[in-house]
Amino acid sequence: MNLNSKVTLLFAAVALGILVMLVAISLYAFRLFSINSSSAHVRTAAEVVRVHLTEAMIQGTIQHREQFLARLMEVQGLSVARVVRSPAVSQQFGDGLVRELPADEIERAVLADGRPRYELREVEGDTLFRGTIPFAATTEGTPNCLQCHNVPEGAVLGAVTMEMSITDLKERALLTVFGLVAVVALFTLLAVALVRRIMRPVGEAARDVEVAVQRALKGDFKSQISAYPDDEIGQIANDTNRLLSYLDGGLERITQRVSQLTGRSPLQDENKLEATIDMVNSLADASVFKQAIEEDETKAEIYDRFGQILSERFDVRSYSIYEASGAKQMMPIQVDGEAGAACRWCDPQILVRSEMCRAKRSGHPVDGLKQPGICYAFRPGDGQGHRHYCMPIIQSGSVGSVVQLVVPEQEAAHLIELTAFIHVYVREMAPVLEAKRLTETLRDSSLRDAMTGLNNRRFLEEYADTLIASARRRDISLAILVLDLDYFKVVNDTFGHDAGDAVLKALSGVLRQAVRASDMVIRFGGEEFLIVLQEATPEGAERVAENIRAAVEKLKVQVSGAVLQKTISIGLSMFPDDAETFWQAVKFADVALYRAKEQGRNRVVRFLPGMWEGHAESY
Ligand SMILES: Nc1nc2c(ncn2[C@@H]2O[C@H](COP(=O)(O)OP(=O)(O)OP(=O)(O)O)[C@@H](O)[C@H]2O)c(=O)[nH]1
Repeated sequence: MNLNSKVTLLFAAVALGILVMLVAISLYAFRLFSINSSSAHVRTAAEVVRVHLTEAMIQGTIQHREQFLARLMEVQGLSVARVVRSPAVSQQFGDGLVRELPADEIERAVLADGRPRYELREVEGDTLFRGTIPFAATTEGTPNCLQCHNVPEGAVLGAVTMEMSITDLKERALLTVFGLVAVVALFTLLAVALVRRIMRPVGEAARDVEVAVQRALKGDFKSQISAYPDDEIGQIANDTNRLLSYLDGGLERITQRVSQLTGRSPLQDENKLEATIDMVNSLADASVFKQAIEEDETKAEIYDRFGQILSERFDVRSYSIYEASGAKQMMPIQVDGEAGAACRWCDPQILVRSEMCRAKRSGHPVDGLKQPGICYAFRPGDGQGHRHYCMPIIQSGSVGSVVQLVVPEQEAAHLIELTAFIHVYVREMAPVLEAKRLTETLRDSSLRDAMTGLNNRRFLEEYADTLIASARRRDISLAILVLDLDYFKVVNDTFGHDAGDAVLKALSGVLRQAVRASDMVIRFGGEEFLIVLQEATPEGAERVAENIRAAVEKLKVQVSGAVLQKTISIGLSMFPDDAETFWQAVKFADVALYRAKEQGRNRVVRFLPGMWEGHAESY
């Protein structure tokens, strides 16, 4: 029930109450008035009768009273008019006339106790008032009652009974009451109409406020309260309008800024406030994510953390992260939460021909959610009915990595809503990945020889502890080869430094090819190289060294105006078979190399304990 109806109802209830009370009080008052007025009439008439009878006694015409009493009955408006004689009078003057005898109980009672009696009754629709008034003996007046009557003062001499119709009086009273009620009811109706008129704008303003609040709860602050009076309610409506405009403007500005940052705008039928809160939350979460990854040590940790966000926050379980490596290659970093797993959702050809990856090639997101089949390299495989969304991560102006999200077809619509938020994370992640990549490149370059691309001595120094711990744990031997080109100085001196460099580069290629991927080839210094063979036996290591020697002997290096052929000398030692420490084994290999040079070069010499004796003091 609205405010106006409530106020109307209240007014109507109060007015009805007042009317009922008014009717009750009026009817009661009229009744009292009628009775009192009729009683007074009866008393006056009784007094007139008494005076007349007394006068008749004085004049000596009392014996003719019968005619008077008969006439009394003819008085208009009276239905009963009678005079009765008390027993005391009957005793002194005889019973008198028949009509002077008491006619009923009331008259007898009045004669007995001298108190008047009044009675109101309904007879056949007629309202009758009856009064029986006693005549008491008194000493007042001349002559007085006691001069003729032998009774004490105050004794009852007789009584007059009169009965009259007051129906007419009653009808007038009722008419007056109804008139009164009608006037009050009319005023009440006018008052209610006036109150309704005053309350209508209040009700409408309240309804407008309610509509505005309901819309505000749905994130829409555009409502305005249109109907308001020029009073306190008007002030409230005015203030509410100002507040709504302020909130709408504020929300609009926040939404615009946040949309710029997230790349997402609230949809037409979406709760703008909720959508903006969502966007702000995702920006805050992404910022927390950025702080966390900035403190991560490696790119792998960053990808791990991003994978966690994808699966835990966005419920995307199938995803791949590829990293561009080299000009045309891509490497799967994470596939469905598994680090370094094989390519699962794409044609594996993209790993060697990165241009096949549409996101890598174009540098733009590839939306297979809205356009299934947009990328030929996407291979849903057994999971037919899957859709994908690929995001390139731009680093230093080119695509450094690609994130691929894969969902079942029926979840595509949900993922479409999330992509903007995932982009926020990707955007936060890109510069951090870039910084980590630069750091890793820098670190890598300090551990690598720029000319040959081989790891350098510093790398071996950093990596040696891990290498030794791994060998001890796996209980395997390491073979250490120290290699040095024979008469290399001549190349420099004869053909120049560039020719020498060309020979060193060619040699490093031979060395790399001669060993397994798990082995280590290091440019140890100048024209000296060091190879660590994992899980090697002395015989096997000697065989590898011999192969290298032979390969170098056959190696022809074209330099300006000449083809160079060089030989190499190799010293070999075993760890831990020959030495207690790794670095001691390196020294022993160097001692063996020295022996190879001594013995005429172009040979492999295995370290023997006796060789150290002559060299101990020089180290
Ligand atoms: N071109 C070039 N030469 C280098 C490089 N590093 C060291 N060398 C040269 O390698 C030569 C090493 O010569 P030596 O160690 O004296 O001996 P060798 O001529 O190789 O003779 P043996 O080792 O005794 O067989 C020096 O002339 C160095 O300048 C390099 O990076 N490039």
